[in-house]
Amino acid sequence: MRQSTGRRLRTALVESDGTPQSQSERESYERMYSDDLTKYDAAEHNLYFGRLDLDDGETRRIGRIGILDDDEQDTTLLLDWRAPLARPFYLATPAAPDSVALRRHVRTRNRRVVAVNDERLDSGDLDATSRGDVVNEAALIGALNAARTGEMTDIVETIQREQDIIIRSSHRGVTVVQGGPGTGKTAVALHRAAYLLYTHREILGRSGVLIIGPNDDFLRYIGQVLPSLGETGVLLSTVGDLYPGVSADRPDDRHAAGVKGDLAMVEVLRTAVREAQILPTEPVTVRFDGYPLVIDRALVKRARGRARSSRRPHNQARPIFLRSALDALAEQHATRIGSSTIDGSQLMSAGDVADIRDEMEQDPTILRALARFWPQLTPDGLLREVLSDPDRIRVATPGWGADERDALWRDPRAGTGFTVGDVPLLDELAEIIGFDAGDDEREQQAQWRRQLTEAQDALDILTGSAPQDLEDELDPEILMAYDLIDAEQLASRQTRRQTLTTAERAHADRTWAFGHVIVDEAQEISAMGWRMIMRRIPNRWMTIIGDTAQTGDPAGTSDWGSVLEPYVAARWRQHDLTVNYRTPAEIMTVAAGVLAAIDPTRTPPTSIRRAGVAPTVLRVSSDGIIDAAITADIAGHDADAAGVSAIIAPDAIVDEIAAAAGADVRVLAVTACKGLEFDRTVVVEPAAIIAQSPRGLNDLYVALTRATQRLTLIHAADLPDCLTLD
Ligand SMILES: Nc1ncnc2c1ncn2[C@@H]1O[C@H](COP(=O)(O)OP(=O)(O)OP(=O)(O)O)[C@@H](O)[C@H]1O
Repeated sequence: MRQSTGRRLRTALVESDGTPQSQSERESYERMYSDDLTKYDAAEHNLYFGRLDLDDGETRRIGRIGILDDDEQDTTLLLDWRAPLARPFYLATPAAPDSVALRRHVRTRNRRVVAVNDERLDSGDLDATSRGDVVNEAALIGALNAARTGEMTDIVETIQREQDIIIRSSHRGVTVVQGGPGTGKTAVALHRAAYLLYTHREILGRSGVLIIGPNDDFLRYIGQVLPSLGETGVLLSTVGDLYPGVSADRPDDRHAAGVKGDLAMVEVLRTAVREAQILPTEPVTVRFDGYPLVIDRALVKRARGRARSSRRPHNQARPIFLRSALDALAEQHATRIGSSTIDGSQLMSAGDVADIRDEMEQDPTILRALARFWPQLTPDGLLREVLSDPDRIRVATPGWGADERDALWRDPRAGTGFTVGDVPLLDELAEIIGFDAGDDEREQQAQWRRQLTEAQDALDILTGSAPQDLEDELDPEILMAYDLIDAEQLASRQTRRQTLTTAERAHADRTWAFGHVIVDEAQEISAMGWRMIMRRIPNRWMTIIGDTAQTGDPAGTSDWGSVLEPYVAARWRQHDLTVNYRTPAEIMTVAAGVLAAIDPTRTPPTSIRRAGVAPTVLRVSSDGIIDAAITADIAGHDADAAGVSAIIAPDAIVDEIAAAAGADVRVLAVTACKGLEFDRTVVVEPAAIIAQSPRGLNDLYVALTRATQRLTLIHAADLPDCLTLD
């Protein structure tokens, strides 16, 4: 398959007669074959992992991708794991074998089979060691015990029943997946993306799938999973990256995050825009055609009233404002120059007045004078201006306390960048201002010019850096590129390529409507964040994944219904995941005490395995806490060299520990470890983690549930009561 695809790719590359149509055909073939090659490369690892022997003698082989024989009948050699016929591999149990007599799990290294594990499902004998509901148990436990690498891996070989049901859910509305730490929510989210792309390739290939995660570290951690499943076209983004042209990774402090994430901000922003539509305090005089024209309060107020009553977004209502103001000014001028000196009657016709108005419309002085009262706005310009000016904040927040107003204020000396909490505000402002509409063409033009310059630069570098004496050895295709492609052609190729990559186009376009959106760690999304996300998915086909017991952000949620009902009323479904694949039972027992303190009605997820070691607790003096944390981390590493470890510490000392520990040790605040996992963790000063935030208990719960093997607790202050340790 690789060879023939490679051949087709080469043919496609040389076959072009230069017409735009054949160029664009060539582009799409090029992308298709390159994607296929990427997929085959990805599938090389554990290509074939499962086999089902059915009661009637049929055998099915299951792998990462589907493969057909090149015989007449296109016989299926390997079934894609997402194909319906592969499903019993994930669902059949001895109690409900579903016509499966034998399930075989195959492990390979490169192309060599290294292990085979058979499960007989037709014996009617429920194996005493099997939990009845666990599928592929040996392989599963092997995967769970394996040392972590710092990157998440796929779970296609061992997806469990409750996970499979969500991955393949055909529900077209909002699916909520709620589950405790380590229940595989993230894994399920990614496999669902792969499944949906396989099943609805046609629609989702065009409209795209968006996955939203909490921060860049997390996106890097999960970044390899979809490519390893042969899917490369999914857009992964944080909320801070979702507004084109802005890349915010600086979090707000907790108080500011709570204030900025609250729905009350909608009204604040609306008011801020209205406040930009100002009235003159003194009449303004400009000269036109040698005569003075007076722009007074009444004139501006009337024009503003017309524009506002159109109910259009600010920038789109601007022509209405200008038209009304210019009409009034033209009347004013006509009255002054066209009145009869005898009886004061108007000598000018309506047509004459219209001509005057048209002339005024071209007059930069008049336009500039009027623009002050209804300026053309940009979301980032306005947000920056308002948030750095205490007076404008005050005007936009009637009835607010000083504390909340202060939370909005940003010190202009602290730089001009935006915080994560600003991004949904920018998006909201873009709506109120009507920023994108009508600007497309201008933006495309600018984009084209940028590309042309870049392409020319690239070509200069390419030609400039090719050493003459090596030229003979250069690939003929590169030589052809030298000859054929001038800057303009190269630029137009890039434009077409852009029209081909859905993810790239979608990322650059605020008004893009995705086909499916998956939100991970969704409990952290603020009400303002949800408004922004919902704009990206008008069809509301979404998978929302999270755990309301882990919510750390003050603007996050503790209840899915209140988040979703404004958008989809009761039309959403919830699935619960109950088995913890990450945290061993010994650690989960400790975490369960914290969960009970968060909410006594919640049931902790059941750990599927034990680690064989209890968590270690170490009390030290308060000035020894940093050294103790680092020593514990190093000791863990020495005892068990494989895998990755992390120190999780309260905000106040996280930098100090990181500085003392050096670059090799990973030291994280709780907000940064969300969604991640390590073989060993050292959690520092639990009491301080609880005290530093209104959702401190949730934060501690998150910190305690990151380890797959060992947990060490280091403390100087008394341990909180909810930590029950033997
Ligand atoms: N069926 C499975 N087979 C193998 N490994 C699995 C399976 N399900 C989950 N895991 C593993 O368990 C670990 C936890 O999964 P994941 O990170 O998806 O959990 P989560 O529910 O998102 O956790 P958190 O809420 O803490 O972010 C991962 O290493 C994942 O690969």
